[in-house]
Amino acid sequence: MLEAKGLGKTFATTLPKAGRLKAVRTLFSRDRKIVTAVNALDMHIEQGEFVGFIGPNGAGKSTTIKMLCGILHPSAGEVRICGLSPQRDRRRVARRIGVVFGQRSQLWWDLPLKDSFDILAAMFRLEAAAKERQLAKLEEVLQLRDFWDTPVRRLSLGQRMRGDLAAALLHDPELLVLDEPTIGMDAAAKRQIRDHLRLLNDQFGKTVLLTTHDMDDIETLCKRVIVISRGELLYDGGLEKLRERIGLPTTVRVTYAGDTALAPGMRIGDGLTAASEEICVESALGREAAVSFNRERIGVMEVLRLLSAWGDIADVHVEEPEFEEIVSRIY
Ligand SMILES: Nc1ncnc2c1ncn2[C@@H]1O[C@H](COP(=O)(O)OP(=O)(O)OP(=O)(O)O)[C@@H](O)[C@H]1O
Repeated sequence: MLEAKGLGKTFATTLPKAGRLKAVRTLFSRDRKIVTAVNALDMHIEQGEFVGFIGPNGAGKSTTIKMLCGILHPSAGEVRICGLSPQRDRRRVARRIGVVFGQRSQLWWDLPLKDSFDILAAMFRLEAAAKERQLAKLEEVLQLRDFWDTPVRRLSLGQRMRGDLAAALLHDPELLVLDEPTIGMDAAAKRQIRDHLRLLNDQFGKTVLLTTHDMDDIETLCKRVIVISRGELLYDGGLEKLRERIGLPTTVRVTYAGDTALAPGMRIGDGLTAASEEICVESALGREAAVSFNRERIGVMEVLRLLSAWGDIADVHVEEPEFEEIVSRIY
């Protein structure tokens, strides 16, 4: 579906001049600085996947997305969307890909929402019947009916994003590329957008590449995540593996049938493996105890086996490290 090989993008920027008339002097300056926004990036996304694309500010995410859509030309490497080059075959690729930039709407600000779709349908030369069919579907899936006639400028952020998603999907593309679709929204609006995105992937088979700074978006939607920093690939794989790789501790909380003899600071194990001695008792009071350990070195079942030597376990709760914290460690 999407293939990028050795993708790179450099920008030449003019170095600002100091002193009198600096704006004019900068304008005519020949002193250039080369900024490498993306460097030797490989990406392969299969049909039907929902992939998170994350990285710190200035990592090169938007630049990559613009190259994937054909808005920018790569300085190195190449992109293929459904086997086509977005740079050489921009029109045909535009039919296969829907793009949403959360910070910039593609809807017409002063027109009722429904009028934007008339303009977009004309731009994509959609037949009237195909347009009506697709609009009926989108109206239902994204629940647009309540604000169909409202001018875009009067929509809430969540409603506007649903309108923007519909605009990106009007020509029924297979691939949906989203750059910060939940930016600025409150918790309820974010939840609703996530539900819509999940539905589009699960039930309508859309392949989704999602860029966001909201790690809850990633955790609730993506099985796979691609992490870049300073334009280069840092990680590409499952969320579970990412957790293991960073090695932040997992916590298991147990409630025993009776009071526990465990005490904070104790290390528990049966001496059979070196890893078993790494289980540390974080807290223990009455019937409750919490232990932490590195999931990469020891499994939850093994930890429970060792804990059961300290009494009958009535209840268990496993807490994975916060994804937000994991990500901050790899950036
Ligand atoms: N048109 C441009 N001219 C010069 N430099 C640019 C241009 N566009 C991007 N850059 C630089 O390229 C780098 C990557 O920027 P990009 O916007 O792709 O990052 P990003 O990961 O999307 O960041 P953010 O999360 O803040 O949106 C930055 O150093 C940025 O300043």
